Amino acid sequence: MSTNEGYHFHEATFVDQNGELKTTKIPVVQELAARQDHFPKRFIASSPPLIIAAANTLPPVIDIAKLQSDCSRKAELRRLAEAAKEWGVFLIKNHGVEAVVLDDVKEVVKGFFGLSYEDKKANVGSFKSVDDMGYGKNFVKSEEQPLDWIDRLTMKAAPPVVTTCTNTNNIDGLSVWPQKPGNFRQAIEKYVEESRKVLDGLLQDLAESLSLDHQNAFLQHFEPEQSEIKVRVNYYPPCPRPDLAIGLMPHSDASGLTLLLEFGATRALQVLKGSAWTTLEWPNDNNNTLLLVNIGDLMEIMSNGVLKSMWHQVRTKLDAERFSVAYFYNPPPQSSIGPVVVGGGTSMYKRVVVEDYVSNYYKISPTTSKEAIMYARLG
Ligand SMILES: O=C(O)CCC(=O)C(=O)O
Ligand SMILES: [Fe+2]
Repeated sequence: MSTNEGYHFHEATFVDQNGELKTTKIPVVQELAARQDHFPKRFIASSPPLIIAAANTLPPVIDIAKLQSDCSRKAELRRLAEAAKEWGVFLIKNHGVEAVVLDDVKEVVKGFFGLSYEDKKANVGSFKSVDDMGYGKNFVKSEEQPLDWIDRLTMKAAPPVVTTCTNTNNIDGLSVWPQKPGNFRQAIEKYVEESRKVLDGLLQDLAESLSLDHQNAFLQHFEPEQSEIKVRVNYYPPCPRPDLAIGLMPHSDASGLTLLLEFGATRALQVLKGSAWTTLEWPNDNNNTLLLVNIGDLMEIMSNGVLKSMWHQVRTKLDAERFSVAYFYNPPPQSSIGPVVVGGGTSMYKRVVVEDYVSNYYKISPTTSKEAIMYARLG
């Protein structure tokens, strides 16, 4: 922990362009927001968000109950294929994850960010790894780069880990589960377990909706014991300069699929559609149970580019805070994945080992355009 004029800093370690391990100090955004009197220049985004120009749009909503009913399945599969191809992102409803499970997640996340900085730090493994785990920041690679207006916490939720007394390092994210609130891990793990069934079903539905040869074309890569799930809890405090700062810089997710739960402020997540940023608007939902699914890079590869990972960013708000829980679902790190090519078509992507793809993604991020995927692109 370090302080300067009463502020605390995250220490982010990164490998610089010369291959040297460096550490930089990042202000804790939540504390800056609380003081309201200081907007450091490091938070001026390289392309400030176009607040007025971006249109609000409702993304497609896929009804999981309709996918499960014989009489409506066909039509809903068509809608699913269209949403996944045209948008790379869609909301799901009637997914079966109970509202109480989602409410518990919201409560523990708010509880964690409600702790003092000292309490957060004391209760979470520190952010030393270059693999973006723990309580800290994403994509920090230099002293000079613009910083996101975000505090976040990343944990590995699967495969399940047996922790031993000697296993106390945090390099692989195993010891970064917060001890407070007391039920934090339990609430998130319950959510992960329940929503995993939904994602497995969707992997089958996506394969069928794209008329692939067999329903398990995607799901077969997600071996139940070894597939990896990382959960990133994002907190975007109110920001004095939403015209200058960005909550989360533009990126695609390296994942197979990402499942996102948002709460607090709305209309913050933006996707690049064509050449224009579009702000996603959640339709009215009295129970607040809608979840967002987005296509990640690994799914783009597996689908041979029929599905494209979504390029997205998050805006900040002047007077409202926002939380999101992003759940990244990946095949086992050491497995290799490749494109499913139908009807004598051409492979547009090569086979890649999942952990090689992900480590290259972290090595080159942040990027100003969708560059990481070039690692797997052919031609
Ligand atoms: O907060 C959001 O809506 C998006 C978060 C996100 O894109 C991420 O964590 O990768
Ligand atoms: Fe993302």
